[in-house]
Amino acid sequence: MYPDVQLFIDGQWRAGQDGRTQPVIDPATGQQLGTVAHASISDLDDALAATERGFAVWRKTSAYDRYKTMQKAAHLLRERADSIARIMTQEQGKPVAEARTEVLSGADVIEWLAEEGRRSYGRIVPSRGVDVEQKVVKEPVGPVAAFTPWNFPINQIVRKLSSALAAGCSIIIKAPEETPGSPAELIRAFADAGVPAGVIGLVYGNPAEISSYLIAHPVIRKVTFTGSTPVGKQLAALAGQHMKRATMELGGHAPALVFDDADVDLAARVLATAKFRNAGQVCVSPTRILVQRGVFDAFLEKFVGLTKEIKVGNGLDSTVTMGPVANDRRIPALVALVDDAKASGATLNAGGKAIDGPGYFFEPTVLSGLTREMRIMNEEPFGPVALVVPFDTVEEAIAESNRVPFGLASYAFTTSMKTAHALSTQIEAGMLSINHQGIGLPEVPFGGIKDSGYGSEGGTEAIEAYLNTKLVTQFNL
Ligand SMILES: NC(=O)C1=CN([C@@H]2O[C@H](COP(=O)(O)OP(=O)(O)OC[C@H]3O[C@@H](n4cnc5c(N)ncnc54)[C@H](OP(=O)(O)O)[C@@H]3O)[C@@H](O)[C@H]2O)C=CC1
Ligand SMILES: O=C(O)CCCCC(=O)O
Repeated sequence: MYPDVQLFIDGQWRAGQDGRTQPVIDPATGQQLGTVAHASISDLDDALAATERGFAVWRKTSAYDRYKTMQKAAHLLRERADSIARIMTQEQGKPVAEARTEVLSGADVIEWLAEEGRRSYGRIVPSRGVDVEQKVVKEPVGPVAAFTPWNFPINQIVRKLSSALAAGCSIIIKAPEETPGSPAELIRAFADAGVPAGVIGLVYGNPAEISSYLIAHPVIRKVTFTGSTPVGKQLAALAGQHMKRATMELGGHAPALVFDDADVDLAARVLATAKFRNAGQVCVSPTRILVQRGVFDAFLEKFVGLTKEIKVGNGLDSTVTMGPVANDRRIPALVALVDDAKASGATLNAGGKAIDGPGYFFEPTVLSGLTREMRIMNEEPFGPVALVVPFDTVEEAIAESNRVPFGLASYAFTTSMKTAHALSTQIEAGMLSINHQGIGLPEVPFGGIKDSGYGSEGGTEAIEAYLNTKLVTQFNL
């Protein structure tokens, strides 16, 4: 059963005041699952008033008590993982095992950040006079407005929500209308764990209307967004106009470099898993797979073989390893990128087209024979398409990696310490993972540079984004 999803404002689940709803579609069937409520401006005004009251309560709750409540939420999420995973698979399409992993990883994120909240240390700065005390204290930035997308319905929220709560902030989340059910279950776990009314608000509706209203509103002190680079630039500009702090986690076009000295089997296995997870709708998905000429043929054969083993179907079927793409927009977007590459001379090594409906399925696809001018070599495909490109030298691979305006994730496979060192100092990306997929754990930073945004949603950096730094200097009379 899929729930009809409501707004959560001031500790209450409720319909939108003007009664508007939107259908929620199962991408595996194209059929309606249920509905999601839309917030009107008067709902947003209620949420803003509630978040202001919630902030007043939560900032005065001790870091230890915040930690205990968050621990309880993590526990509830784990207990409910199976049922929440089914909701996520129905609305988003990913295989139920992936959905379950996302829910359980969400619990890990909550715990990590809850603990970090207890370590939001200030410091004492040695003074120039013995009677002067200088202390640096960390304070919650205030009510947060968060905007999250449909590809990881829980993961994208839980990083923002847990950082905000651990720091002592309240938060209003504008969650994705296309995948609203699992975010609502995440918020239910926090509500059931005892987070006070107003501390968390959950709204859905018209994204542009909600973001322009919330970001400009004086109650909101911090903006955080995950989504495409064009929308991120608009929201960052709005945040700047109103002098709000902002974290932007935007698109990517990750290079993955496989050198002649690499373990080619390992590289093919790790990259095929990372590429086709969540049908490639992952901002850190390896997209431009750059392979040194000496192992190019061996790598391509292995990678294409693994691609052809993928079983595509409804994610509720436990034998399926790749579900549909999450919405009908992705199909024409992918067809256009693949057709453009083929028309310009690219070779299709696997897949290459949409699978006849019902549902929004696209074949796991591998392209080679690519040139830099092709659209797909420059635009984030956000789908199950891998690009395999040869190179000769380390310098050439680094130059190609850094060519695009994105700078989110990057990957490399090499046994040379010299090459690994060159990459670690010269790759323009927020994250570099060498000889494995090590990106996305709660305890390590997660974020990009260049057009991929700014700020970090993991590690000790995550909570910093929700804290103000205050100096208190006192002359003791
Ligand atoms: N970094 C990431 O994880 C993600 C990147 N993307 C990128 O975006 C591309 C297109 O995605 P698509 O959803 O079709 O299109 P959009 O670029 O319109 O939307 C991307 C996300 O931004 C949200 N959004 C759009 N406009 C606004 C706004 N004015 N204010 C607040 N939020 C807004 C959407 O919200 P809503 O869901 O409510 O419509 C959605 O979650 C993908 O191909 C991919 O490149 C997309 C999703 C996640
Ligand atoms: O924003 C994204 O698309 C990437 C989220 C990564 C989640 C994960 O690695 O589990």
